[in-house]
Amino acid sequence: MSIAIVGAGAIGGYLGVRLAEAGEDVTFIARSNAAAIQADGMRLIEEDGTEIHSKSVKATRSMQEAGVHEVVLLTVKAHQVGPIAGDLKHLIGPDTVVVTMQNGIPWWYFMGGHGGEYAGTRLESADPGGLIADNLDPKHVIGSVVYPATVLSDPGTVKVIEGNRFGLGELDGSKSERVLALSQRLAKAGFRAPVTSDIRAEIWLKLWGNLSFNPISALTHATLEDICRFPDTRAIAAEMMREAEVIANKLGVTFRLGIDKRIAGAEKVGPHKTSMLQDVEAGRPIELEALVGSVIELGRLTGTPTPHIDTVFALMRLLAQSLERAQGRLAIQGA
Ligand SMILES: NC(=O)C1=CN([C@@H]2O[C@H](COP(=O)(O)OP(=O)(O)OC[C@H]3O[C@@H](n4cnc5c(N)ncnc54)[C@H](OP(=O)(O)O)[C@@H]3O)[C@@H](O)[C@H]2O)C=CC1
Ligand SMILES: CC(C)(CO)C(=O)C(=O)O
Repeated sequence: MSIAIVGAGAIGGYLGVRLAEAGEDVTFIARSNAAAIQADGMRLIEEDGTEIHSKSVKATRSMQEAGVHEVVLLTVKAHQVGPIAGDLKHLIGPDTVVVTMQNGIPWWYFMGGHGGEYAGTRLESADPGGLIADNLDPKHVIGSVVYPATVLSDPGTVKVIEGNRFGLGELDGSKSERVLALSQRLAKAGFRAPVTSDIRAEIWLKLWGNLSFNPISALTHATLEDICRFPDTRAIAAEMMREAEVIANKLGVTFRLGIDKRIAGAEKVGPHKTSMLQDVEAGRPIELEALVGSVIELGRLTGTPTPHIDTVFALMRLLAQSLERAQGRLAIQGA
């Protein structure tokens, strides 16, 4: 199967190395990592320390050069999708499947057979200016939820902290041939890739954690386990989750776990810095709009107050602005 991975970072690298070693034809669309991968492939350090060095992966900076693929795994950060949306057409043929692998509320949330009063609604926080929806037809899209924690430790090297589950689901909930085939390919590469008939519910469950732990960690520089064990931050996270649950319920989504179990799950990940804290520490732009702003936008849409989420969002916007000033660039959309 020909697989293009757009974004050779922490998640893209994890997927790419394992898929290539399982016999798939993998090409990375890379940027800062391109030279390292072209020179010496990609390395993966597994949870148990085992190193896999894949020399068969290819890398290019140009989607045009890469051409049409059977599967496109979109593994850039949420705010990095819009700027590349216009170029994605080079990778996509009539039967190409595009898997969106970003944390947060996806740009297609109300598309692809959502139905109801919000059908077709575009979320400005997830797709500013509509760039993505204008360039990528949701009929190509399979949704996914990324559960593992990984880091890009050096150019061309990814380290797995924990986990191997990538939930998959068609936007209309069907168990199509294409989603089942993709799940099998991922399973052959050693991932758990269950197919769900309600990908939006799965996204909310993951988002509960990212919405709360990611900004709290970015503000406090605390790890997941510390946030969960310190009673005051645990309480703030729980309040944020409660507000999000009301919104999700109004959109017809129910959670298969309670808040306490969700927090316990995050605590088990241990002394891990969330990706948002890692971005703050590295001075990179943060995924604030997709992870937090989108929930506030859905709160406004459904008439749901979100006082705790609003407060944390305001603090994060100020933090992002300070980072931006320090580096002389715009760190978040709309800041
Ligand atoms: N890492 C994790 O543990 C988890 C991540 N996620 C989610 O997965 C998604 C991906 O995250 P992650 O892998 O950590 O992010 P990374 O920043 O590690 O990887 C993103 C990669 O995309 C590349 N990229 C960005 N724009 C372009 C472009 N225009 N052309 C080519 N390459 C580009 C970046 O390159 P460059 O270096 O040049 O910027 C970078 O290598 C996010 O939505 C994140 O929230 C979800 C669960 C856990
Ligand atoms: C912490 C983790 C791995 C799970 O909540 C995550 O999704 C992130 O760091 O963004």
